[in-house]
Amino acid sequence: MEGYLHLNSGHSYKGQWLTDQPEKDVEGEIVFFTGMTGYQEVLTDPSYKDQIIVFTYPLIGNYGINESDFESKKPHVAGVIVYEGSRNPSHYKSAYSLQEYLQKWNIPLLGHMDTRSIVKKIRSEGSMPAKMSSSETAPGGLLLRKDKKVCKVSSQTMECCGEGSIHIVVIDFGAKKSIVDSLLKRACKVTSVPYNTSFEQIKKLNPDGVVLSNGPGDPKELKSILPELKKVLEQYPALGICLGHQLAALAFGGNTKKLSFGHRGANHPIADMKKGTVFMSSQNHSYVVDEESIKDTGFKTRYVNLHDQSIEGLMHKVLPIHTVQFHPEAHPGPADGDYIFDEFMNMIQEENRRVFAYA
Ligand SMILES: NC(=O)CC[C@H](N)C(=O)O
Repeated sequence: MEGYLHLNSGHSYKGQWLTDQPEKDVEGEIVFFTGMTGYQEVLTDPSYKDQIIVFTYPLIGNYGINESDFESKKPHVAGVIVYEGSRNPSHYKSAYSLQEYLQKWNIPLLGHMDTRSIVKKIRSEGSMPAKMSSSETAPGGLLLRKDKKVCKVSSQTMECCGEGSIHIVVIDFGAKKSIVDSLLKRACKVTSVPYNTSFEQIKKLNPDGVVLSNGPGDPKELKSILPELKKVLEQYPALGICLGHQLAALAFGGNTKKLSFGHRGANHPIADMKKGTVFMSSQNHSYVVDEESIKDTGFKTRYVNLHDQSIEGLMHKVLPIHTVQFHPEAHPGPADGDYIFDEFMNMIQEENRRVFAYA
């Protein structure tokens, strides 16, 4: 069955449904991922909530879907565009084919698409609303839904795991499982709390440190929680990841802006200005912290994207706050940034020693 992708710019692309022809058209912001592997992690990363994802690597699904690489309990993308979607996965861990998995969750998969041409269009015209449809007729004037996406993916209740001696509260804006795993690996006990948990509620948990997680949407949709978040950041050693980094900057009076088509893929070079090193990072974001706006926030830029010189992470000049725009937890992509979690652990230990010395 033929299926179509219509971009808001007026361009349409023809392909074939690899899942059942959807009963309803699917709309969402069109974004892409350039990595050769990692489609399972991308599909289940809550940061992609309601987006239509184009995979540029020409063969997707070849190692299937397994039980261990999920980043959350279900896929969050609105629809998936590939060139070739493998029907015969081959991997000892594979439990389902890509088609079976997406079909189960009613997420349409369009194959035989000219994915490179679509991504070139997104790169020249910016990420934009798009529609997946069985109708050849291009719709006019698609709009992006202006809803708070974090509410749809943040957990509703507190969840605890691990029995380590360092207690970390993860504020869940749509957290990837790998962030929690990176903490558990470092002997932490982790309590995940809903995104709108108050400072007083977090204080009752008596954490050693707080992680602000990744998550979907425009960080400014979360304006109402910034005052509470600031109180948390002023009180506890903190690590902000992606959306968490953007929210930390906003909480201290900084500003964010939207990039034309975002940073997407597993090969973005980052300079760590403190260590004087360069490493590869995994990225998936549309917004960045505006360089000009951080002057009076108390933050200093520590990480810079070597493609466009945008801010990739901050350190607070006085408080123990460390934030990164990229994904140190990897999954998908390189784990070069793993040391950020070790630095976070050291920051907590230093803070505990300092508090102890003054007690
Ligand atoms: N991965 C993320 O946390 C993404 C952050 C934010 N939603 C953005 O697109 O910029």
